[in-house]
Amino acid sequence: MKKGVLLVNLGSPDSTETKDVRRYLKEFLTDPKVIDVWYVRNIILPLFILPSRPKKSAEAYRKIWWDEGSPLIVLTERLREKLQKKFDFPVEMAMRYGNPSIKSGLEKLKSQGCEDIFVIPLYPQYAMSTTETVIDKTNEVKDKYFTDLKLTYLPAFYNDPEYIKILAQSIKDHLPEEFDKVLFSYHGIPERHIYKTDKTNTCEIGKCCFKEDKPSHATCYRHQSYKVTELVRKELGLTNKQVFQSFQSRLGSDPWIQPYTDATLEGFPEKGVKKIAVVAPAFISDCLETLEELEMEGKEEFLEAGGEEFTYIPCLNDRDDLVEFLEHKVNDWMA
Ligand SMILES: C=CC1=C(C)c2cc3[nH]c(cc4nc(cc5[nH]c(cc1n2)c(C)c5CCC(=O)O)C(CCC(=O)O)=C4C)c(C)c3C=C
Ligand SMILES: [Fe+2]
Ligand SMILES: [Fe+2]
Repeated sequence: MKKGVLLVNLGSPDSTETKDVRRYLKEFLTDPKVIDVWYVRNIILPLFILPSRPKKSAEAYRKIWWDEGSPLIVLTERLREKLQKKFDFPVEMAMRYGNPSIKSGLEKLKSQGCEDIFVIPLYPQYAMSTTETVIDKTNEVKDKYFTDLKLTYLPAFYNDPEYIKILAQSIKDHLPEEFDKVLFSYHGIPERHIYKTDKTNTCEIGKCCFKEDKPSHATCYRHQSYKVTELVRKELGLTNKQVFQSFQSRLGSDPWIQPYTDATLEGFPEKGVKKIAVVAPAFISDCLETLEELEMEGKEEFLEAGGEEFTYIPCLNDRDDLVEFLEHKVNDWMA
């Protein structure tokens, strides 16, 4: 069977026009794996979120948009091009929401004769709203249009020693000489999602996430985030006091996993934390949530609260060592 690889990232609107942002947000937020509460998805979303949020989000997208398009999509394409050079079979990329769609990605692979596909969701930590929905959607598209394809998925790789080394090296490459703390800011999720995906029914947010070797951690995004911070901290030889982790991008009023990044940034200066470096390890590619929410808004919040230096550490994007890591994962799949 001819092989092929499909990289999958989250996705962006087609442009910064409010109508395109609305279409993208509608597709994204009507996914029951993202907004899982029926009345929020079917009542609050159409009545309150979709009429107003797209205009605000479009303004934010305009601040970070590149001539070539959405940074998230451009960076994923650059990663694809580099990974393609490692193999003589096709490597394509797709977005879970928006374009290029997962259907178009599978179509491209099939039209080049591929039957055995390795799907790489570009998320280091597992979440229902990321890894799981990519798997569901890709399976759904296969069952509907491409029943003869064989699909294999790369699971979350948060604790892979090679990935941890690459992330640590990337932080080292950008870390200023003087800093008080490195803030690891992860995209947040509602607490409910963690309980929902815990097949062991033993997860207690806030109590168990730091512990080692609990079966519930296979699906605990909060644990997997803390694990990344801890492993990278050790790799960099930093003390516990030199790192902090928080969760960003909360939507709605339900409790999301804490502490929140905005409150953390505002609170740092009064605690004497004036020089910080910020890294966002839930994202492989820089995007709205890193370039606008952290590098622009987060920086402003921190400086206004009395902070002095804010260094944003870019995502791994298309770093050569990340390309090699993915090359190794593809090789492992083929072995
Ligand atoms: C990296 C992992 C991500 C998780 C987990 C995640 C969960 C999640 N997100 C929302 C709502 C929104 N997210 C938005 C943008 C966005 N989210 C991620 C990644 C994760 N989301 C990325 C990479 C991006 C940026 C996309 C880009 O085009 O650059 C947005 C849209 C922007 C906005 O209006 O703020 C929303 C909305 C929920 C509800 C959720 C978990 C339930
Ligand atoms: Fe998000
Ligand atoms: Fe946990």
